[in-house]
Amino acid sequence: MKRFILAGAVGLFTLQHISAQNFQIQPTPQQYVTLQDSLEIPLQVSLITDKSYENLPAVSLVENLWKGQIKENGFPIYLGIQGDKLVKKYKKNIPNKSEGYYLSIEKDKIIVAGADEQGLFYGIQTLAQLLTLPKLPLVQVTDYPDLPYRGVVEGFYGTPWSQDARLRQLEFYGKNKLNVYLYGPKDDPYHSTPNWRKPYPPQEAAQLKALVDKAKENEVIFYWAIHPGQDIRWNTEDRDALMKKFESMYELGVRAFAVFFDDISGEGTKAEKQAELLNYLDDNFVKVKGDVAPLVMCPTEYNKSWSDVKGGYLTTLGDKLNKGIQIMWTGDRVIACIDKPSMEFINPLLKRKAYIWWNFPVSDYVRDHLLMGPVYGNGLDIKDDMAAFVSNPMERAEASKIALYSIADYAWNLESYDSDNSWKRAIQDLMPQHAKYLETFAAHNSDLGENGHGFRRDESVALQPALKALQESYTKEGKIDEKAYLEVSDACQQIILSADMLMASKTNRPLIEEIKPWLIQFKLVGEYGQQVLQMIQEQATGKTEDFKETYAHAQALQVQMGEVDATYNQNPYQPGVKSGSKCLMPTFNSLFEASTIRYNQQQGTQLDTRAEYQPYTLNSDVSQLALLPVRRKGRTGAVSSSNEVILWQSNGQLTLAMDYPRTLGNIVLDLGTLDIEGKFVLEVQTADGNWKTLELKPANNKTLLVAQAGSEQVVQFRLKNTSGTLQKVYFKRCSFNEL
Ligand SMILES: CC1=[NH+][C@H]2[C@@H](O1)O[C@H](CO)[C@@H](O)[C@@H]2O
Repeated sequence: MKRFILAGAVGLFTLQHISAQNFQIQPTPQQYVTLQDSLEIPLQVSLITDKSYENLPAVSLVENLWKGQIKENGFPIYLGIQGDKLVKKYKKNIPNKSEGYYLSIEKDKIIVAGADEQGLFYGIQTLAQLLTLPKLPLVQVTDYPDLPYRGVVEGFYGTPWSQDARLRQLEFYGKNKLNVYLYGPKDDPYHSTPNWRKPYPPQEAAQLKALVDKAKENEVIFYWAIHPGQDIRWNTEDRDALMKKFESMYELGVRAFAVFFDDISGEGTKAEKQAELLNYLDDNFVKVKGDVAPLVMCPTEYNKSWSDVKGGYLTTLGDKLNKGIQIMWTGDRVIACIDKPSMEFINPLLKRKAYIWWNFPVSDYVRDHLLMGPVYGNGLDIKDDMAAFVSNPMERAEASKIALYSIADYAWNLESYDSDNSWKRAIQDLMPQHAKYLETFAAHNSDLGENGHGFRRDESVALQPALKALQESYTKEGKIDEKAYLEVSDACQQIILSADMLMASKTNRPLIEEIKPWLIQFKLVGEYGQQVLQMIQEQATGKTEDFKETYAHAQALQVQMGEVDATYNQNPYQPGVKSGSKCLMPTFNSLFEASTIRYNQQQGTQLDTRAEYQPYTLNSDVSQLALLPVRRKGRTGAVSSSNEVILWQSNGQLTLAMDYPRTLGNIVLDLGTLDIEGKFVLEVQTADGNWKTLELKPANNKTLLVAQAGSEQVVQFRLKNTSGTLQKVYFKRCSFNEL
């Protein structure tokens, strides 16, 4: 950002001024001139503007800023749009860019002049930010966005955002100069197959209308997207059904439409047909209505790794789609940062600038993680290569705002974007009273963990050197690096404090409710770290008596973390709650194991050195099964399957023991055959010590067998070869779930 400090009356910098000094307009403006002077915030203002503007969002915003204090002889605020006689003398100051504005705060008046009504609105948003300072600085802001479309596509799998969350989002977009919201939650049945043909029921329709109105108030273009591809038939009946649905949305006030063909298979994936349909909609709906924004479409091949250029899908769209239709693109892969080479690949194929759908901070493929870290990795040199930059966020709306704040900053002014500075401001904006605590939480809850897309983020960046030094000095030489030890110890204290303060926060409760499971887990991570630090200290200094209790305390925390992971955020994909998973937990677990190993060597003990808490233990005298790992995912336990033919000797058995009695639901087996009658017996031992046989029933046309474990708590279950002879079977599945 170009920031000019002009010579002028140098006011004495009181304490407030210093905060004014740190103050930054969001998003970072193109040009910001401060005159090193300020004025008391006017208590009463008079609006000098064209009568025709009285219903504009910009004017309502000013009226909101000075509730009831708009008087004839108040401090004059001139509001105008390029071409008005009112702002004629500022003609040359107003940037000739859509959504641009010129804001001048002077001793005797304020001028807000927009290149258009959106620009006027944004000028007032900037004024609103300056009004949060103790005094109004005398400034001249000349500003406009680098990208014409900036915003959010609610396009994720998972629980769609609530109405309240969406209303808060639209307000947030107005404040942060984001001008697009595409409504396309995959799990909204009226957006996607099969009910895309049906109008919304009255209640949902009313809610959508309220969103359209809220969007207008915030100068946000509300796109309603349809996702028909999975079952669309390329005939006039479905084409007319789609037109009818658009018509019903138009009646609700929607004036911008999108058609998503992502994540589908079959007939709907044909480029020629997709282009034909989109052009028909463009010619017979958009152009006919005359007040509808250009169509946006998401292609089936929406990223480079999935595209087959020779197959011609993308070039067909590029050649055939009407020029005004926007085509979305997620980059080189489904989840990828956007850079110059990415744009140089796609734009020529589409014969237009791609409309970027950035899949961050969406987490529907890593649902047990929160992505609260800085937004980084996108090119700062591609403002002329993109038609738009919209973010697909997490299903946790408030938590997504950290990333969305920075995406607004990036998309408005790419060259001046500073990811770390923006991240800190985003956190300050989201929780002014607890910014320090939220920053601690966000810093350690930013990576995704292992995932199918291979997309990773930095985590615990500031603490990494100390964690590394501590781990290396202790695991290699059994020594404590005192400086690193103190730093990590302080960090653990900060983690516990931050988690407690955030959970008890009286502000931004919607955010706290969304992230509470992760706050509970985060606190446990901090406490576990404290115990592990104590373990290495005690082991290194030979305090053997204390070690045992500290070890037990650390294990108790592992059990609790396991319970949190098995209790909250249960879903069929990535259930559970991971926190500090990239650096904190791996380091603490490795120190736990290393100190226990050293302690066992010193004391000749056999303490269990496993750090990953595991409530299920497998035992078997069938050699090919004995070492199979048992995994716990949420409330499901599963023995890893084997690809071999298992030589299961007569009376051989496999048992799965619980750490304490637990109520199980189904036990599911797949031995590669349904013919187990008189060969294998499945039994459970209940808490009273009795064994009882369970009936295994075929579950589908393959070789799956299911048994109900019953309502009593189970201590262990076992599968035994009672045939009297060796059995050759497969071991494809042995899983169970806790109720
Ligand atoms: C364009 C596109 N469609 C899919 C895909 O990207 O991956 C996203 C992340 O999993 C998912 O949320 C989205 O619905």
